[in-house]
Amino acid sequence: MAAAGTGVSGNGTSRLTIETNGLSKRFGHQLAVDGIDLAVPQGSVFGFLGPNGSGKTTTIRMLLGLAAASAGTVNVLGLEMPQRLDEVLPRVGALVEGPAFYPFLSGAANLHRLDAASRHAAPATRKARVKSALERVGLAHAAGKRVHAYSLGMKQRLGIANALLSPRELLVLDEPTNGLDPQGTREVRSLVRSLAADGATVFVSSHLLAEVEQICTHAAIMSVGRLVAQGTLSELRQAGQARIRLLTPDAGTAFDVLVQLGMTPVAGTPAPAGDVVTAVAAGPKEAAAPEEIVARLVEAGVRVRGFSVERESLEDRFVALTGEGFDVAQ
Ligand SMILES: Nc1ncnc2c1ncn2[C@@H]1O[C@H](COP(=O)(O)OP(=O)(O)OP(=O)(O)O)[C@@H](O)[C@H]1O
Repeated sequence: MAAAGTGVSGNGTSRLTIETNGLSKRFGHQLAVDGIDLAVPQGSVFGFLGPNGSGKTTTIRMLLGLAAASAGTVNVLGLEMPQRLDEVLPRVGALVEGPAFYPFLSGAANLHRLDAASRHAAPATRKARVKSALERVGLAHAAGKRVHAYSLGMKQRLGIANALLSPRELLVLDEPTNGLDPQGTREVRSLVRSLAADGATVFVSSHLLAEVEQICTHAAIMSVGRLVAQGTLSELRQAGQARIRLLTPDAGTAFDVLVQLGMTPVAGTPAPAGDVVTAVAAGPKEAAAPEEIVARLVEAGVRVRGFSVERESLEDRFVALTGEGFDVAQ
């Protein structure tokens, strides 16, 4: 995992669809976004994860040129924002705070109106583009139905269809499953996954860890305006602390060996075959390989009757990073 500010490790040469440097937003005395360096690789489904109020929407608004940054730079599709807004926006589809639909117009009629309001959209191809966007989000059957008869999940999919009216290289979706029932949530999640399969980079914010784990390849974690971690999901998982658990009748010697290996042992709860000693390393890079730990213990005469390594779960890691519990609802 890359710490905030160091880009995406292991993938440093890949092209970045979104890149920010020192991006900040101040509201009065409050620093809502505090110098974040986002690195969103091309083709990723990038989860922008953080508790409510951590600065996700404010960041997204700056990425799209909807709000001015107080400091820092934003590059989207390799172009500086907001200076290159006119070139960038036609290549980006966004669902932020949901578009306003007319309830007594059909889904198709609403998309026609929204497309007509965009000066980048070609009128000649509008009908075909509306049809294909509705098909893409699974609403072809409801195209002629008035929006007031749509479920929340259908309205959200219509919002995504609006973002898909033209071919897009980047889709930015702000909490697309917020407020949806389980069925609507499932529909929108599977839609998001399939959008990436079409080749777009998808940047999706969420306060739900389980959601990000289900649909994303990469994630960044926000906590009170700061970016506290980012990387691929497996990098984020691996960056968690490893805890070893040792069962031995020679707890005292084991304790000394573990300290020599740079670990922090917690001594012995008595167990039938000896004592259980647990220990953590300061970080993943500092941890010796399990086989090395066992070899050193045996060398020192420690009788190893049980040994296991447990990694922190992604949830433990997020709680450790943000100091808050994540809503793990499905
Ligand atoms: N226009 C504004 N004026 C003043 N403060 C604002 C404004 N917009 C956002 N904030 C504050 O900035 C902080 C970050 O808000 P933001 O909406 O970006 O968070 P978020 O992570 O998207 O949370 P949520 O999921 O609840 O929308 C919050 O404390 C919020 O109250």
